[in-house]
Amino acid sequence: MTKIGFIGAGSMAEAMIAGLINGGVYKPNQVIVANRTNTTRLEELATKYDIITTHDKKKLVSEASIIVLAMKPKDVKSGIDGIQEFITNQLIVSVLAGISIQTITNILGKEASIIRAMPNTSATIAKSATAIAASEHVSMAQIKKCQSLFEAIGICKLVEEHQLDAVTGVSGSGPAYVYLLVEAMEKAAVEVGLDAHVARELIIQTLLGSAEMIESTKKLPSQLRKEVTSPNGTTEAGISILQEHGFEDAVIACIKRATERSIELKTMFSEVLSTTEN
Ligand SMILES: NC(=O)C1=CN([C@@H]2O[C@H](COP(=O)(O)OP(=O)(O)OC[C@H]3O[C@@H](n4cnc5c(N)ncnc54)[C@H](O)[C@@H]3O)[C@@H](O)[C@H]2O)C=CC1
Ligand SMILES: O=C(O)[C@@H]1CCC=N1
Repeated sequence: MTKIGFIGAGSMAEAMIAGLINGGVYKPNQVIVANRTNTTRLEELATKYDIITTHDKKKLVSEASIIVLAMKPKDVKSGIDGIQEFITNQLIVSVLAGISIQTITNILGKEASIIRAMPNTSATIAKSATAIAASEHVSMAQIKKCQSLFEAIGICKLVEEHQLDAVTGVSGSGPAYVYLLVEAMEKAAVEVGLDAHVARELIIQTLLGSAEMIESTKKLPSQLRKEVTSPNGTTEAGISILQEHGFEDAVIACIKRATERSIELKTMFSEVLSTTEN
């Protein structure tokens, strides 16, 4: 029976676990998750999904054929330490922002089948926008296996490793930008006189409808925007305020900064790790 193991039991691990179990991709007894010390969190996941939990990373690595690294980038060394000798032919899938395949290889101290992935938390409902990049030691069969894993919980694009920083800035962090927009829309909706629960339903449907319009009509977003915007109408009036406040510039700067941060993390941790090694 093949198992998938998660080292790190946080938000992203749970999003993937929820998507994989609710979608029937893995049975609960095929999912094993390890944390550093937080027993309460492991108990919470065990109760919610009926999965196997452990503090014993060696057990996890020995039993799983896919190992997902899901700790924070700063914890990558402690997360991997102690499992090196148990890595044989397992596929290692790292979801860590900014940590390169080379850095993971250096910590492992040997070549391994490593794929870097950048999913997002919508994996919870099988709607993750994921991109993956593989090391040269990964076979085509393993890439396909990893693609199938992420396609079971959303869409999955194969990219070059250096493009993962941009993916992180766009779709890895992306849900948070949308949630912030919704928070602001909800606040405004109440200020202009709507009940909060009515506002929420209208906003959700507006978001879903807009995303689906872009996907199914194949029209450009700029064209769809034009179709909403009557000359001298309400939309034009509203959008002029967004433009006055630099909305587009803010979004562009946001994505560039998040991308840059992913690059910074890479530099920071490759430096920290080489200092530790010296
Ligand atoms: N949260 C998100 O939306 C996304 C996160 N990611 C990446 O996923 C990774 C995890 O992020 P989150 O789940 O948000 O963080 P989190 O802080 O919620 O979870 C991290 C987990 O790792 C555990 N951990 C720390 N050191 C460990 C060790 N030595 N051994 C075992 N477990 C250890 C922590 O106890 C914690 O449960 C990060 O590297 C992040 O870049 C990637 C895509 C999206
Ligand atoms: O904020 C972060 O660093 C992680 C990576 C992408 C989403 N969350």
